[in-house]
Amino acid sequence: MLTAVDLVKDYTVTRREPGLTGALRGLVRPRRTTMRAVDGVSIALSAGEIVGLLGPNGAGKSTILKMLTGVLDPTSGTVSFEGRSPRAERRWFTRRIGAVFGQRTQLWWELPLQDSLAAAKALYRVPEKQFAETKAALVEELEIGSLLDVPVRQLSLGQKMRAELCVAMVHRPRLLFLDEPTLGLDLEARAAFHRVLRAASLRWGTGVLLTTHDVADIDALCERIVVVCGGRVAYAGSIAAAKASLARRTRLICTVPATAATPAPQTAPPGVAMLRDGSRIVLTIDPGMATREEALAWLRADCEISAAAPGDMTTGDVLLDLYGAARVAVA
Ligand SMILES: Nc1ncnc2c1ncn2[C@@H]1O[C@H](COP(=O)(O)OP(=O)(O)OP(=O)(O)O)[C@@H](O)[C@H]1O
Repeated sequence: MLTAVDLVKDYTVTRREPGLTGALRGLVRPRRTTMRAVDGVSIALSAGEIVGLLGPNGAGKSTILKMLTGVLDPTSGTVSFEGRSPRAERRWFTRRIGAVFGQRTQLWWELPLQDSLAAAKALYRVPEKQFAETKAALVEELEIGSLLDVPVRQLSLGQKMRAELCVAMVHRPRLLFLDEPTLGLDLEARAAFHRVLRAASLRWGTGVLLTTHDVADIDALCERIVVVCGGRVAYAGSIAAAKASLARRTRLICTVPATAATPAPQTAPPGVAMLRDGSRIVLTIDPGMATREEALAWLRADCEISAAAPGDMTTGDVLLDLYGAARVAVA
């Protein structure tokens, strides 16, 4: 349905010479350089598929989403939807997609939410009956019935996000692009949002591409993930396949005082990888190269450990592993 091939995006950035102060700073012109944010990314999305576009901060996810939606022109590469070019047929494409991007809003700030929904109906030319049915279902599922007459500027962050989702979906888009859509949602709203997305993919065949840093979203929604790092695809496939590929490794979850220094990863014994998340250090051990005892002894030499236990691979662990491996490859 949606295919992007070899997308590249270069940004022009201006940088001042470091160390210049006072009058000198005003005299020396900043240098213009090019930085490659996205470097040859190809992605395909089928009808009804929910795909997670994942990666660490600055990996290039938002830039990719912007190119797919036509907000940004790629430096090179092509995007096609149902065999047509979204750029060349912008109006046709726009009517078929929905998008929620953190920094952009489709909501009319001063007006009640009701009016933003009416505007979306007119913009997307949604037939009256279909609009009434879809709106009723979304409003009920997202629990925003009591907010319809409230001016958007008076809504809380989570309420606004629910409203954004409702407006982005009221025309039953063929494609939905979501950039961190669950930011600020409470647990109930998040569960409702997951239900709404799954229903859209099943009933309308909506293909969904979403970026998120939330593991709960990935576990609940994503049949497939595309991990980007340094602007390149580091992994594309299912979480289950990624877990299986790491299954031969074992994990030790160690608890350390939050204030303890982290040992330098480069000094770990061969076959041992370390990732730290606050007071939790996860050691991933390749049994062909090292034992748990060796890994633990290495960590103990530098760090006070209050507990160590074998750990199952969670989706978060798999992602940390993929990000870590991709960072090494990019460096
Ligand atoms: N308008 C811009 N001009 C220059 N550089 C930019 C611009 N937008 C993004 N970048 C740079 O491009 C790279 C990718 O940014 P992008 O926002 O796509 O990452 P991301 O994966 O969405 O990150 P995050 O998870 O933090 O939202 C970063 O290094 C960022 O600094």
